[in-house]
Amino acid sequence: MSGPTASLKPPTGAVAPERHPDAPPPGELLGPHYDQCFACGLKQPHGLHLAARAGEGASVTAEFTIASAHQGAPGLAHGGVLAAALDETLGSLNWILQVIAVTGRLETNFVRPVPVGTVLHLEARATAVHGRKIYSAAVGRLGGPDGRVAVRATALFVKVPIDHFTDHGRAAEIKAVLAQQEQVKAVRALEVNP
Ligand SMILES: CCCCC/C=C\C/C=C\C/C=C\C/C=C\CCCC(=O)SCCNC(=O)CCNC(=O)[C@H](O)C(C)(C)COP(=O)(O)OP(=O)(O)OC[C@H]1O[C@@H](n2cnc3c(N)ncnc32)[C@H](O)[C@@H]1OP(=O)(O)O
Repeated sequence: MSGPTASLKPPTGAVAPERHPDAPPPGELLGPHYDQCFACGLKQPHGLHLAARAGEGASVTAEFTIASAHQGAPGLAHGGVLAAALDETLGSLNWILQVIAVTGRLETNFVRPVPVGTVLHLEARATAVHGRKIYSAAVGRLGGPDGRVAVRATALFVKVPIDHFTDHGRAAEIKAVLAQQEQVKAVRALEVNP
């Protein structure tokens, strides 16, 4: 199997990612970043309900139980759903680095089939930072946090200002989110000037 594409390799001058001093402590449940998020939101009946926790250093862990709504082939998880779980786990690194960044590129490796009813144990780690670009990698295992590797991903996230969401999101949802003061406070706390 070949390695990641060239644009997923940190360029010369990239630096090691730093865990932010205000990052949640290792082991702390991060909670959904948006209650309607397909991957972590608890108000999506068929969503993944993925639960991520802060890890050591620039890392997070997460768990996701594959439900029947997540099938592709009979009794097996859909590859796109697994990619969403990897994407969400990688995105949760935002809380550790205290930035707002979106996925620019996500490369997945599907190593083993993932049966319905199993728990996928995920871990993601930021590997390098170069300007607005955050390089990261994730792995998903079956049978426990040290179990057999089922999926892997390498990613590039790009830091964005909050306007990324308010400019592009559908007005109804943006208005509803802005009405939830707690949500806005959490997002403002992460606001960055790229
Ligand atoms: C008020 C309501 C707010 C609600 C917000 C809620 C929560 C947010 C807060 C925290 C979130 C916490 C956890 C999140 C958890 C999970 C999130 C899941 C993540 C996702 O699921 S998110 C959805 C999918 N995602 C998109 O929807 C992105 C669509 N896309 C774009 O919006 C643009 O495409 C963008 C912004 C990516 C870049 O655009 P841009 O114009 O800002 O920047 P530009 O193009 O200049 O790129 C700058 C440098 O990145 C390099 N670069 C860019 N893209 C690249 C690529 N694809 N491959 C290789 N390199 C790439 C360039 O080569 C350049 O590199 P260099 O600097 O070296 O020249």
